[in-house]
Amino acid sequence: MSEANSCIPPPLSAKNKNSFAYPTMKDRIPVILSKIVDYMNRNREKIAEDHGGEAGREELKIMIGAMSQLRYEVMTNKPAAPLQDSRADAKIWNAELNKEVAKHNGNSLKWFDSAWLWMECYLYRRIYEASLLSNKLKGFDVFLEQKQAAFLNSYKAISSLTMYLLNALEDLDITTLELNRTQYFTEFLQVSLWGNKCDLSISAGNDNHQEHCPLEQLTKLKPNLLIDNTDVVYQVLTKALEKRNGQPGLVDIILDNAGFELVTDLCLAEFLIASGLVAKIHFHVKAIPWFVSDVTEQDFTWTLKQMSAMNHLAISKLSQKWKNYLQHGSWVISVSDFWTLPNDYSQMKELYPDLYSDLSTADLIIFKGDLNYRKLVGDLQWSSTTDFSFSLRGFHPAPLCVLRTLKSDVVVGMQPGQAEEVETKDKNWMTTGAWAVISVDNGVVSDS
Ligand SMILES: O=P(O)(O)OC[C@@]1(O)O[C@H](CO)[C@@H](O)[C@@H]1O
Ligand SMILES: [Mn+2]
Repeated sequence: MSEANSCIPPPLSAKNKNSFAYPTMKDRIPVILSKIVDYMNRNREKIAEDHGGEAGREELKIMIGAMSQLRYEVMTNKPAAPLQDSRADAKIWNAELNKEVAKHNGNSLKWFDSAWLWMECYLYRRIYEASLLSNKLKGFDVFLEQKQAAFLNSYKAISSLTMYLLNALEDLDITTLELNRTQYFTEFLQVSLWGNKCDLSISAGNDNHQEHCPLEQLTKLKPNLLIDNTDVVYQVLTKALEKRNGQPGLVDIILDNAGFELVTDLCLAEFLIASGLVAKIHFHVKAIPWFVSDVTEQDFTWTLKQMSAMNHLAISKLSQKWKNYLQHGSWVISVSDFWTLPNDYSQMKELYPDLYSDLSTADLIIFKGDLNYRKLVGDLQWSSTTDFSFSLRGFHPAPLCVLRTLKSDVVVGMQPGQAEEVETKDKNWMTTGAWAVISVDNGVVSDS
């Protein structure tokens, strides 16, 4: 069967009270908005001092009012209003809003009635609108404090992970044993996967830093890895290497959260370079503050700056190495507004063809986290046994994999009966980040 529209299910929505979309709209998002108001109230003197004094204080009051208004709109299911700020993406957002309204016979988009993905992305763009409509507070990141605290509170885990990485690099230098390289690849890929448990939006902003080094936990976490295509991911890289007679290529990493998860991604990236599997890494960050803990370029550079100032051999040595990579171009930070639009990835080729063709030059694209997973599969109500490649609905820029801990009620690629079995073990298996998948698409789409 081709990818005909007839077998494309409807999107997840809060109109279905059994979906995680419902408690997200009803409880989690109001809490996230209240936390922003609390943060701004608690720090109003410091924020005003750093942003224009009295004028900043007045604007802060307006921003706090805007957050309270937004919270009221969500809780009372008001229609989504066009964006009022003049950032370039506002035009695309408002055009997309009109398209969605037209698709629904002129009915407004509403928080508890419309597609969860669209409304949740719209929420974070509305939060940023409040700062864009300011003057002294223009571009203010209301999540900065939470992201930085999450990093600083993960020091112990970052310390043990970076020391382990340095030992692995020495080991790699000495041994050319392919077995070692495969073993380390598996470890660093899965450390990056489980780093995704640390996201502040799932915890509605409560600090959920990484307490222990995940390396020790990998064996314990293995049973919770529901789909493990690690071997296929490794083969994609080694086949690309062979095709180029041993010349390493490019990997794109679509990042997710700042804090500990970013450090696990940088450690994976370091291993990919040091192992000779890859020569260049493009890191895709968010252009605006997003889903509480997603990485912006400011977060990325702040993290390296913090690491290089730490009195810790492994942390400072690696961060210096990574700053050099950025200086000499083997690591590149990429920013595109596409990642902070409401569109799922099947629409990238049409909406952002340049980004799609850039991604097509990669040997492998690594997508991190739950929101990226939802945008890959369209946040649609797929059966859990739907083929992963089929669920991409034509999005095949290059071989890709997704490292995702489950935090929303959509999953594909599982075996018949597997979802039912997990359900008996943990009724919240789809929404707590305790279970995970590593899924890969190398462009071969089977009927589903
Ligand atoms: O992409 P991430 O950081 O892994 O998770 C994003 C997230 O926290 O936000 C949505 C629920 O509000 C879900 O997609 C998921 O829980
Ligand atoms: Mn995130």
